[in-house]
Amino acid sequence: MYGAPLSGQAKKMMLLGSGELGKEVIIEAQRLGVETIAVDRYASAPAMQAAHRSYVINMLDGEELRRLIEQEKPDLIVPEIEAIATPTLVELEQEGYHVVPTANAARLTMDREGIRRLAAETLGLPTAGYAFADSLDELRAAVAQIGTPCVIKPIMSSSGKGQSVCRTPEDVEQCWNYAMEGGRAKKTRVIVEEFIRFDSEITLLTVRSVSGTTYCAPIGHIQKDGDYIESWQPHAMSEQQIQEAQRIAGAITEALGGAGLYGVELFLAPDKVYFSEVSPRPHDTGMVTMVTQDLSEFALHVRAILGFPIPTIRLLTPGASYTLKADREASAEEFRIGGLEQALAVPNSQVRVFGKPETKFGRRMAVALSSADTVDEARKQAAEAASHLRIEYAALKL
Ligand SMILES: Nc1ncnc2c1ncn2[C@@H]1O[C@H](COP(=O)(O)OP(=O)(O)OP(=O)(O)O)[C@@H](O)[C@H]1O
Ligand SMILES: NCC(=O)N[C@@H]1O[C@H](COP(=O)([O-])[O-])[C@@H](O)[C@H]1O
Ligand SMILES: [Mg+2]
Repeated sequence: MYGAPLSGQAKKMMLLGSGELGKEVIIEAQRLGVETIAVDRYASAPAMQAAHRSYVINMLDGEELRRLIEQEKPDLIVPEIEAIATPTLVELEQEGYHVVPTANAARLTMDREGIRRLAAETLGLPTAGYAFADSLDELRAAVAQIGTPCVIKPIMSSSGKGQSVCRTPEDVEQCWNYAMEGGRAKKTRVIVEEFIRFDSEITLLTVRSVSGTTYCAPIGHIQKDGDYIESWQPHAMSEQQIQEAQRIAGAITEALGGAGLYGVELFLAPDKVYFSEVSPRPHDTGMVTMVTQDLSEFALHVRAILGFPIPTIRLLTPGASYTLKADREASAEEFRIGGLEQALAVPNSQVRVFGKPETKFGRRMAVALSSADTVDEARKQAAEAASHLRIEYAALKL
């Protein structure tokens, strides 16, 4: 039971990170009458444009984060990105705040080391071989240990930032420099992972709620340079693969605990399913659920974290998503997004324009979503709709 937003009796949700995924979380929370507060490191972030109010702070600064939380006293603190002062969230949880799904889940998934060690060493889940390095010399040793090709990633980064494939020992220095430029926080540590030659990769959206643990239909996706380009649902899998994927997702989400939606990333090799990583929050590849399921991943997250039941999740139709990315940097006055007329003329298609105030090379700005009778058809339509979208730049800044 709770009162109207902006009243003394409101249920208050504070989102830490305000990108395109958070924007949909805010919209779903508002549909249930929740008061919403969006926070990020820059102004006019997508979710801020939909929230009741917003704040720009450095979320990696524990003191600044604590000050804002103590000022607002939200009922729910909802991390939307990894780069947050998670030790402060752990303290605040001990003081009685509700961190979604748990402060420990946010802490462990904040860097690749925490979650990888939990999955591989504590839970014994199948993962790529891995090693860590804090300097170029240590990286050379780690690459020698894991072998080439291998994948090198900053321990704190997302959407493929700073990630590269190291094909020969001669590539190591370049990979190191790339990782140092791409990491989100000022940390130099990297993970080296064995390169897995998978047939396909999926996200298994897993919901923990008062109704128990439920799995959505698997979402297949294609990534380029460590970032997602295209996703579809359902992804065709054998019964055995589904069982194993659910076993892995069940184990990792159980260990992280709490209520909410998790995106469990898995690689499907001919004879093995590998755990890759997990987001304790809606997943970018899961945007497709806005057209495929009766409850999107965002609606599911909000329901679960508010403690409401989720008796069923229905896949209504096959569907696909295809992203639009910027290819250069431009300020808000220097770009416009066009082609919506043509994109929306593609049957059974929708577009989400995130409303990000600036472009950067590789930044995701919008997504096309399509449904159809088959996944193949939906993928074609989403790709076609996205191909009509374009970013027009006023001044060339290459
Ligand atoms: N060990 C690996 N072997 C083969 N491919 C890999 C490996 N690790 C990552 N990749 C590829 O790179 C993609 C991105 O990797 P990962 O999910 O670790 O990065 P990320 O920056 O956390 O991405 P996001 O935040 O978008 O999930 C994977 O989805 C996969 O396509
Ligand atoms: N793979 C994680 C992911 O997709 N996260 C989403 O991207 C935003 C950051 O985008 P930006 O870097 O363009 O600001 C995040 O806030 C989140 O919504
Ligand atoms: Mg990933």
